[in-house]
Amino acid sequence: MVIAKALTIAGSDSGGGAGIQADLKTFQELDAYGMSIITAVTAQNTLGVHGVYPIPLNGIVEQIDAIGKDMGTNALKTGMLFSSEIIEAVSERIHHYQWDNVVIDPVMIAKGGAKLLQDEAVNALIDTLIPLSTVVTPNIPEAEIITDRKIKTMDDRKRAAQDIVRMGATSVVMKGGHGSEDDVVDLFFDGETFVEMTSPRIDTRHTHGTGCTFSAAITAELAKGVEIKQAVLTAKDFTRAAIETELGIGEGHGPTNHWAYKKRGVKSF
Ligand SMILES: Nc1ncnc2c1ncn2[C@@H]1O[C@H](COP(=O)(O)OP(=O)(O)O)[C@@H](O)[C@H]1O
Ligand SMILES: Cc1ncc(COP(=O)(O)O)c(N)n1
Repeated sequence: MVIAKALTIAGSDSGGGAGIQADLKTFQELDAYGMSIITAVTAQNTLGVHGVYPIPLNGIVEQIDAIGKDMGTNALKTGMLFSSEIIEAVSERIHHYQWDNVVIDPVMIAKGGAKLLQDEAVNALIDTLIPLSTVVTPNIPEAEIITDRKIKTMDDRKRAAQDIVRMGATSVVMKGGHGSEDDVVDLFFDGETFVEMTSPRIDTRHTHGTGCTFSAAITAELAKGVEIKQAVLTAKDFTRAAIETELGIGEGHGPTNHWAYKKRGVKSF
């Protein structure tokens, strides 16, 4: 049996809905072998982020080397990287191991408002990490910060996606979860063609970790050898299924249901 290996380089969410925990659950559900490099530990639940504790830089590099020198990976994603030092070290190691199928989820601010990336780290993201990427998956506020543009219309989104490809990304998916239109449109751009991936907006406040889950699903599919556009379509389907059925955990913005994609048809637990 050929095992598809998938690696996440991200922050830990003690509540299990986002970050490393969402990534590993997604890898497992999509039949990829999950590995993790923890960049920061957050004390977090459905009510918010209560503390952020970055891992010392040498601890992060040692984790990457542990994978690089022995196990390798077929695809990787980055999530919460917190500082420019961490971004630069992670970029250097990805380059060193010549890893491809690199998914960059430019996590900046948690849904509750806590900062998961320091302001001055955006330049490091643009200069060192985006040029290594197979796909970058910003939500609209993140795309606004990366491109220094206001994004209101679909044309604005397209121009921002073009900017990100010009920064060195092979492709971009600009996620449309933030908004109030009846449909959610995730805009995919591979440097040549735009594809608007549209689905009905689900009326729920339980979207904690949707971006992490989405980028992890792309990573799992790439690890299995699926081409990028199809990987993004499957990831959208996986995330939609996860949002559709509530788990009812916690008092705030609850986690999504990572079992739902495989168990589709079962409407409640
Ligand atoms: N209310 C919703 N209904 C349907 N799909 C959603 C909803 N919110 C987010 N999504 C989907 O979840 C994925 C993550 O999007 P988004 O929430 O914008 O990312 P982030 O968590 O990074 O802010 C996208 O595929 C988006 O279409
Ligand atoms: C450790 C960690 N990483 C990422 C997110 C973003 O989560 P969301 O997908 O809800 O924006 C988070 N809340 N915590």
